[in-house]
Amino acid sequence: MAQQIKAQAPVPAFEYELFEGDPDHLRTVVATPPQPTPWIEPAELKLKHRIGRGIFGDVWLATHHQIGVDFEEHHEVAVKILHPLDKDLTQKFVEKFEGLFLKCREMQGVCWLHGVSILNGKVCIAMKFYEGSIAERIAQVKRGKFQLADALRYGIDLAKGIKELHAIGLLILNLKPSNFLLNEHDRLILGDFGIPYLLLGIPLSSPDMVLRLGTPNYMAPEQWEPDVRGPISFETDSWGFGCSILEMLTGLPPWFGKSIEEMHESVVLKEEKPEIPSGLPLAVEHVIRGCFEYDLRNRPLMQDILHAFESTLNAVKSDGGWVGPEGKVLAGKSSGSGYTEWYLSKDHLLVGDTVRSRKPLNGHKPQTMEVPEGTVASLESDTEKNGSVLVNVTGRNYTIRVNQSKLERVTSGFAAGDWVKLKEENPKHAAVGILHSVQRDGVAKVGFIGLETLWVGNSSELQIAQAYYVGQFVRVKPDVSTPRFEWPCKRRGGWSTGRISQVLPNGCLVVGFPGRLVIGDEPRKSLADPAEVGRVSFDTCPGVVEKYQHVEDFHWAVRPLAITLGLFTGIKVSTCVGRRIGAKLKKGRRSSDGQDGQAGANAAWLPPPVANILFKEGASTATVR
Ligand SMILES: Nc1ncnc2c1ncn2[C@@H]1O[C@H](COP(=O)(O)OP(=O)(O)OP(=O)(O)O)[C@@H](O)[C@H]1O
Repeated sequence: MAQQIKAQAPVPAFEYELFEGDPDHLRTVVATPPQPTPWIEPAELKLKHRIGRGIFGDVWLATHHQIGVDFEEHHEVAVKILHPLDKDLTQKFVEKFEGLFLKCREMQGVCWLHGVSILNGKVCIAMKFYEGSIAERIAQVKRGKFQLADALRYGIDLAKGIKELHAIGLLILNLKPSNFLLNEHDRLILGDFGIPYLLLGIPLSSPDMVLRLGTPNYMAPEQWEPDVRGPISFETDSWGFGCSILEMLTGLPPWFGKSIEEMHESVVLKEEKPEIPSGLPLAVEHVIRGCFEYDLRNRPLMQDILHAFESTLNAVKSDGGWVGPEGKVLAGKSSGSGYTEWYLSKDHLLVGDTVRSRKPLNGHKPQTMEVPEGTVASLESDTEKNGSVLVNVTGRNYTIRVNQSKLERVTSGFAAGDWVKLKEENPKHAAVGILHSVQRDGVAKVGFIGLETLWVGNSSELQIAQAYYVGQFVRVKPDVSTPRFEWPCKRRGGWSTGRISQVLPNGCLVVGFPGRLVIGDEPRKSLADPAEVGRVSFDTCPGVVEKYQHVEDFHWAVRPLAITLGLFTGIKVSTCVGRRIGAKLKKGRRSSDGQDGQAGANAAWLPPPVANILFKEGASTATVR
């Protein structure tokens, strides 16, 4: 490729060179090609016609014309013209782009960038023009479905391209077949190098870019509101990858025919997953299923996907069918702990690591831990994947063999999954979050409400915070007058108590209210900032009334049941009392009729209907008996 030759080796001045490929695009033989700089003078770009329109702007066919002292170049390019940004922000975006330009040029699986310019105040990104895209190919093939071998082949190219961008810390966030271009060798090239990610933190005025974090059909749950349900991370692209492969295999995008609101409801609120076609090779099905885990920490990374696709491609028959894998059933979530093998494979133990028994994901620490604390003494040979390790248990004079998946690494007192807070609070995000990783050198990543991406810092800036688990009851703290998220009130005033049904990867709590009878469109669940709520438990309720009120929180039916029971008991008691009084009065009347005359005197002050009832009651009781 012409541009690659230019980037690789500096060409001596005045030495002419023939560029291979792209003969139509290069009209003039050049000498001393310029040093690659990202900035393109606006006059060097000549727009021809629009070739597409996307969420982030339009794509135009254009020519890039460069003239220097001793060289001249013409290239046919595709120019992505972004929707207008404020002037300062335009500059900010261009600077971000310039920082990435050379790194992207070294990538094999990412579209070749010509540079960036500003035309009529709009950011223009010029890139090599490619003849086709996967979206167009899907539209051309029979029934819109790729052969499995083709889907795997393109999937491998795609995973490699994504991996390259992830390696420099970029997320793509907009993976979809129209952004997968095809080069002259029928290889998939990523046409979007993370424009939504570059736009993060830039306030957007255009309503067209409100959904700036992706295209709804392909968006992961955390992508819809990353500062609330986030953070977005590398695994966010695994979801988009899974969606794109499904489209290659079925010919239809996920959630085809649904409105944006319906997709939001399916993906975010109901936690539904796109349908996976049956009959796929086990390893591929397994890894795609993993891409649709709701908690991003449970999803595979690109290298896991690549491994599954590459190993399967070898087994696929040339006619598009497939052979094997031989009967191995792959594990899903490990029993009851909530972790997938993808989560567990993100960290491997080394000899000398401090470890302790792993707690269930978002669950209570077990009462008794096999390894409260220990040191890894040695690794079994297959530790790479779910092997065992020998652990010297601290304070006890013995070594035990434990499966690696049952242990978590503790570094400077922290383990992934711990609840943490910053020693110095930052008003830009919630005070409490969840630790996603802590490296041996102390680099820590934390998900906080209010941040769209992971907080990255040193573990020395953190301290352990109170943990919250699924199943606990919580209520807004008395000193919080306006919680971050809407929270229902009791009918008699005061905050309702709810039960945690889910803990999101940034520590945001999803809380249900089993004690409230929800009628109609009222939301059934609320979100909560963990720093703003306190736990409510039967043991800590101070008095009998509070304890009873807490029982009411367990189910909305408790209250009507208690009222019914109370009424029933009341009626029963008053009936009993009535009978006794009736019997006494009757006795008294009898005596007044000739015996002692006391009851008749008592009955005289009762209003006539009551007296009648009492007497009737007494009479009937006497009859039944
Ligand atoms: N470098 C390129 N060479 C050839 N065609 C391109 C190039 N880049 C984009 N296109 C095509 O231009 C069209 C519009 O692309 P664009 O990326 O703007 O839209 P989109 O993918 O539908 O949405 P989004 O803005 O979300 O990426 C698509 O059909 C795409 O395949």
